[in-house]
Amino acid sequence: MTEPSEAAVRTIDLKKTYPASGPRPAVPAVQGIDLDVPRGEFFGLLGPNGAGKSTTIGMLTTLVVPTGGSARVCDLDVVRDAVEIKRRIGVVSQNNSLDSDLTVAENLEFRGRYFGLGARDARRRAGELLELFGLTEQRGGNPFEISGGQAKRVMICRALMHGPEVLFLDEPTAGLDPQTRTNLWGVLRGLQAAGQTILLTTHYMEEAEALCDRVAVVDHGQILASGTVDELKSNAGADTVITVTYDAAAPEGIHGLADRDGISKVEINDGQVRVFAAESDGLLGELVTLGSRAGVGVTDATQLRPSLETVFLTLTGREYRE
Ligand SMILES: Nc1ncnc2c1ncn2[C@@H]1O[C@H](COP(=O)(O)OP(=O)(O)OP(=O)(O)O)[C@@H](O)[C@H]1O
Repeated sequence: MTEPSEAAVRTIDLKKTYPASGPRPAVPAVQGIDLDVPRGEFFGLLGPNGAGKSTTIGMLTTLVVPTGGSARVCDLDVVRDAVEIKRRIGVVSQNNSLDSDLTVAENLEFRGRYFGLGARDARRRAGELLELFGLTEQRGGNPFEISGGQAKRVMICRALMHGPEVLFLDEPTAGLDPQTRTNLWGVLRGLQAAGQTILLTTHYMEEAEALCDRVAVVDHGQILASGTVDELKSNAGADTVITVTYDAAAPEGIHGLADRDGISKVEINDGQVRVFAAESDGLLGELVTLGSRAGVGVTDATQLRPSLETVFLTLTGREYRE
C-alpha cells in the first residue's frame, strides 16, 4: 500500500462559473483558487456572503462540478473519483438536512447502515457519538423539534458516523446565538484535538480567528490572502485602522499625516478619512483637533485594532460586513 498523501485537500486554479439562465448572466462564482490543506489541519475559508465559499465546498464535496482547474480530496480527483471521495468525507450543510421522519438516533443509524455498518454497530456508534456530543437525552426526539444548536450537533454526529478522513462544514454556526456558537466551537476543537481534519467556511471573523490553524480570505471568488491569523495580520494589516467622518470635506492638514513615521497609509474620500497606523496613540484626538481647527466637526469615528477585519479592509478597501 502507498502512504496516504499528506494533503487532505489540494486545488489548483479551481473555477466554477454558473451558466447564464434566461435574463441572468453567467456567474463566475469561483475564479481560480489554490488550496493546500494538510491532514490534521483546521482550515477556514473566510469571506462575506456571496464570496464563493459554498460553491468551493460544493466542488470539494463533489456536489458542484468545477468548470476549470482541478481539486483533489484525500488524493482523489473530485470529478473522476467522486464516489470514493463521498466515502472518505463527512459533510455538514448550512441548513438542517436531517430526516424528519426519523428520530435523532435513527438519522445516525441510517447513515451508518448506508456506509455499510451492521445494525448493531450502527446503533453502538450512534449511541457513542450522541453521548460524546451531549445529545443522549434527545436520541428519541424529532430532529426538527430540538434547538438549532442541537440539530447542528446531530448533523455533525451524522457526518462522523463512518469515520470520515475530512470533515467539511458550511457555515456551521450561522444563525446560532453567541452562547450556542461558543459551545459548538468547543465541540469542533475537541474533534480536531482527536486528529480530525476539518475544513469550514464562515463569514464570522471571530470564528475563523478562534478555531482555524490557517485561513484563506475569499472575496469575489478569489483568495485574497491565506496563512495563520498571525501571518495574515503581520503581512496584510498589522495596523490599527482609524476611520473618521467629518461633516464637510476633510481638513487640509490631514494630507501631511501620510509622511509621518508609523503611518502607512491615509485614504481620503470627501469627508471620510481612514488612517492605517502602526503607532496610533493620540491619533484619533489629533484627527478631531485638525477638524475643529478647520471648522469641521466629526460625525463618526471608529478605531479598529489589528484583526482579520483590518486585514480585509487593507486587502479590499472595503469594510467587512457580516
Ligand atoms: N446554483 C447557482 N446558480 C447560479 N448562481 C449561483 C448558484 N449558487 C451560487 N450562485 C452565485 O455564486 C456566487 C457565490 O455564491 P456562494 O453561495 O458560493 O457564496 P458564499 O460565499 O458561500 O455565500 P453564502 O454564505 O451567502 O452562501 C453568488 O453570486 C451566488 O449568487
